[in-house]
Amino acid sequence: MLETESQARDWLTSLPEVDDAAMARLETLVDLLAEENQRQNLVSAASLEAVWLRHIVDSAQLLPHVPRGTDKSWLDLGTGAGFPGLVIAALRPECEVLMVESRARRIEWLDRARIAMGLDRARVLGQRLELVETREVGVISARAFAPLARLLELSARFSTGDTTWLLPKGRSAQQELEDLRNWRHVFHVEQSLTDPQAGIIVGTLAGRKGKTR
Ligand SMILES: C[S@@+](CC[C@H](N)C(=O)[O-])C[C@H]1O[C@@H](n2cnc3c(N)ncnc32)[C@H](O)[C@@H]1O
Repeated sequence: MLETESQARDWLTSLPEVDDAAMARLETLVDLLAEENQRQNLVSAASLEAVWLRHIVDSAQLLPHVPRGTDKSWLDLGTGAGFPGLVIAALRPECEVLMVESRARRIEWLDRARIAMGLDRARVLGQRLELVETREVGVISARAFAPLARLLELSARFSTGDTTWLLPKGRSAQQELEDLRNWRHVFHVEQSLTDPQAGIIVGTLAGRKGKTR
């Protein structure tokens, strides 16, 4: 389990995709976030004190769960302050990372941060998820977006049987998965590296029960 800011940074630099340029993009994000958080309430002040652990690594820890080659297009739902979308884009700048966010000030923030970080292939879809045009993507992620059943209702249309789902769910991960009744899936819960009580739902979705895809 990672507990300190220095452990978080050491873990990050051990990832194969983290070179000096990637660290520089993340440093830019951390600096801009601290500044913007004085203008709008993006993250809690307490979490900003441990930003590498609570937000950067909490997002980056999704990457080792993505099968190679499936991350060409990545849809992050309700990116808000930038997590995990901006961190993923910083670490995989060659991927098309689409960040869905509906609140105007957050859309403006995400786009400004994206440009400052030099993320040419990342895009902010500034609208409600319900209005985003359907397309199939390789990875779907969502942190603190919606309860699992609702999340699948809203976003299954972007998934194929090969799409990897990565859903950090905090302490409710196992329970939300056990309560999921209406979907055929191959989901399991991975232990979070940043919180001993938190889990990440990982896997693929086969479809709604009673329907063929
Ligand atoms: C609790 S915040 C989490 C933000 C970020 N994922 C994180 O973990 O820091 C949820 C975000 O989802 C956005 N959101 C909620 N419902 C949405 C919808 N239907 N379409 C697009 N964005 C939505 C909100 O505006 C908010 O920024």
